[in-house]
Amino acid sequence: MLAATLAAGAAPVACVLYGVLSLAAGLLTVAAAWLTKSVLDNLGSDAGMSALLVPALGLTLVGVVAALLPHVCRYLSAEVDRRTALRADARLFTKAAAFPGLSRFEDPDFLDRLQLARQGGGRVPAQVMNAALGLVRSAITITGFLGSLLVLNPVLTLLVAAAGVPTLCAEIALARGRAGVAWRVGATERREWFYAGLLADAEAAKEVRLFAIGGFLRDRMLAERRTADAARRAVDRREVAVQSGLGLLAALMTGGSLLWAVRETYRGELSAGDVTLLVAAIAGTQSAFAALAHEAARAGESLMIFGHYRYVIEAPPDLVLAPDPRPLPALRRGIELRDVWFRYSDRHPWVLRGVNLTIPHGSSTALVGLNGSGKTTLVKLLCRFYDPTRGAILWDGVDLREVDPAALRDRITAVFQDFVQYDLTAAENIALGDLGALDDEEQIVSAARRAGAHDTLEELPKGYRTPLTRTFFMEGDKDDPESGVLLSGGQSQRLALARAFLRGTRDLMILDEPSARLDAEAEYEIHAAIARHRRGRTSLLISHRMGSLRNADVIVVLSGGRIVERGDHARLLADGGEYARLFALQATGYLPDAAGPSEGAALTEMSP
Ligand SMILES: Nc1ncnc2c1ncn2[C@@H]1O[C@H](COP(=O)(O)OP(=O)(O)OP(=O)(O)O)[C@@H](O)[C@H]1O
Repeated sequence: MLAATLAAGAAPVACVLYGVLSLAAGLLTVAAAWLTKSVLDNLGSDAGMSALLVPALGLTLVGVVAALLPHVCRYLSAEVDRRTALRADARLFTKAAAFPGLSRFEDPDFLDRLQLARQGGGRVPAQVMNAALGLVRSAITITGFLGSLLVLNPVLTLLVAAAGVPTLCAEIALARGRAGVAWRVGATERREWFYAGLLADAEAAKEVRLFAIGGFLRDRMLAERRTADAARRAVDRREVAVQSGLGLLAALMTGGSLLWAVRETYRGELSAGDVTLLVAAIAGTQSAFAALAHEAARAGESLMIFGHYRYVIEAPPDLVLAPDPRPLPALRRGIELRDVWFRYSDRHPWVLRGVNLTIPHGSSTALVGLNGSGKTTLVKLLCRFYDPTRGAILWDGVDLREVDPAALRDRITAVFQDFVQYDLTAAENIALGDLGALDDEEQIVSAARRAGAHDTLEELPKGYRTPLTRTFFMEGDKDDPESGVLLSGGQSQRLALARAFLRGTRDLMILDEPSARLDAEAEYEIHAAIARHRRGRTSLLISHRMGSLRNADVIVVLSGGRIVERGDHARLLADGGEYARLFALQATGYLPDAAGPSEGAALTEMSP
């Protein structure tokens, strides 16, 4: 139903025209058979020229229509397909972008279905419609021919109809096998694409070469392909056997009927026209049965893929959204995490264990802790990519569960640890922080200046309009695909920072490792810029570079999902706890006569 609605909504006129014409095509072969019989019967009779001319003209007309119809139908079908695919893809990608949280994108079953929906979803509504029309068309042809046969010989009609049943059943069983194999090899194929993708990926190219894993990845790719091929081969063999059997049956059927017809003609019971009609009816019915089965199978296969499309389109939001969300005014007092517990699912361990933390309005809070202690997870909860498993996060006393996630995010700016650099121009990379500034060069340049990226960007071949990619080029650069550049890790990080600065007046600024890839000088400059930017603003800074945190109003130490210390730099140093230990450890590395870290110390750094 959804498929039909999509197709009819996307291309109503083309759909109706295509429907009418392709059903008419079902009658053409029957009409041609009858007209041929009529011409032949009148050839030897003395009914006069007009009795011969009318069916002959009819036959010519049918021939003309039959010659044109496939081309018109093909165009209409392609048009329905294009328009429906556009609408279906628009719905699919609108839906994919509209999931408020992240958990759908971490659910393998959902990702599998999304992948299938992406591959075939857009084309599927038109395929379902095509298959349905094909079914009706074949049914019309079968009815027409069986009706014609009935006039000649009821027993033969029964025989032909009965002979169609095994064809139908066998073809449906074969199609089921094909659809089953398509589903079974789906995961195998995706693994094959994954390995193939790695072998052709610019980012992976360095490691693939250095670690010499090209052969290893290729072998895995080919092994997946062989598995899929073996499954398909088995189905193909079964098809050859069954189809050959069906072909034999059809040939025997046609031969037997022909012998009967010859005998009847000899006895004067049938005319030459009757024999032509009989042969056409038998052949037509058999091929219409095969087409019917094929279309039924195609419809089944398309519907199966459409099932995944539908699953994605109809999937409920991955967060429980308030039916009547509360407005979220500008932050005035602060954000409070009240006894927040969180784990990624029931099967995962607790990441946050009863965190109580207030981020006061207008102050800077720093979060420090070993790898895996839960810092980024806490940031994700603040952006409401997930809801706390227990406890609550309050924005000026309002539970984040009661507000619209989009309204919340509109009040936040962030540089994520795993920020993205887009295959777009430098200016667009910055403007994505606030699409309203897409054409506002002044704002873009100002954000870049604050992030210390301006000089680099200005010197690029096309300045801010330079594509930041070597694998993809923009419409405007298609004649000069060499103009793209790749930025260094640190330069990309400055760009991400510029993007965050562009949304600068937001209520909360989150900086998760904003200087991890910067050199010492850049780090110093950037932290000075961040400090200027954060002054008087509410911010949360995460960094493993302890020196960059010391000016924060409050420093919070997270360990094993719990807050174990909090205070300003001086107080935490004086306390001599975890913060003081980490600070001293890092400071030692900068002393002129310090020994390098022991292996044990390096390992401590990696585990919570
Ligand atoms: N999407 C996820 N699904 C399941 N577990 C996750 C997910 N993301 C993070 N984790 C787990 O949660 C724990 C905390 O991860 P998190 O990224 O919050 O740590 P972190 O303190 O930011 O670490 P780092 O300093 O390395 O960035 C880790 O054990 C990690 O394996």
